[in-house]
Amino acid sequence: MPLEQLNFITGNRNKLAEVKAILGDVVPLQSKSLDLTEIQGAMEDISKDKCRRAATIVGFSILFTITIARCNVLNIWKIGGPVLTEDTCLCFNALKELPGPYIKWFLQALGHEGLNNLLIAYKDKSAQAVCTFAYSSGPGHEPILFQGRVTGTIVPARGPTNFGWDPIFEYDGETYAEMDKAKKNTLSHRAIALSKLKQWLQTQ
Ligand SMILES: O=c1nc[nH]c2c1ncn2[C@H]1C[C@H](O)[C@@H](COP(=O)(O)OP(=O)(O)OP(=O)(O)O)O1
Ligand SMILES: [Mg+2]
Repeated sequence: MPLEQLNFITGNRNKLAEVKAILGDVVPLQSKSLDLTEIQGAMEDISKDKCRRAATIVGFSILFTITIARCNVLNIWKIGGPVLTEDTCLCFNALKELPGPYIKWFLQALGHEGLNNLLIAYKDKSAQAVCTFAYSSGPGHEPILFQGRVTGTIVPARGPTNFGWDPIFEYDGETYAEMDKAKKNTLSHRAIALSKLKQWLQTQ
């Protein structure tokens, strides 16, 4: 059965722009900007948990609100539709796949140069960019995962600095940041994961 509406929940507008560009008109996409709590652990467990949280928050819409004494508000909720979330990891092979799911905080604290410095002691500068999408058809429905992985090299920053670690991830001679956007969207970790999601959606 074709999907009527898919709600992509992310606090990152660059991710949203890429997902919209890659999915195009194939999937009717809506989006909500929420900063979902992310647990620690394996990337698959983080992605599933993130999706369950999104399904619970978004899938439920306020049915009615009762104002009780002392102006406390009690909300009663109603079940809603399918949600999509995504978690991105950057795994340095020399560091046994760290920072992995914690890349956001490493990037924020160390910047591009600091991330390069983490690898100074190692010959191996390779890294894997991993994107794990999680789809749930609603609250209580177990999330299904779609993963894409690209191996590249960590290099001193080159190219525009508007999207995360794009300037330090080199693939086939170009950093993601130097690449034409359309090119990144055909070969990236995100593109690979989304092609699996698209294929699966077509079988539903
Ligand atoms: O293609 C990418 N190219 C470069 N950088 C990227 C890419 N994709 C995610 N990133 C960055 C964003 C964040 O610093 C970290 C992942 O953290 P992650 O939790 O998945 O993203 P987020 O918190 O920004 O958005 P969300 O609300 O979907 O969790 O890597
Ligand atoms: Mg996040």
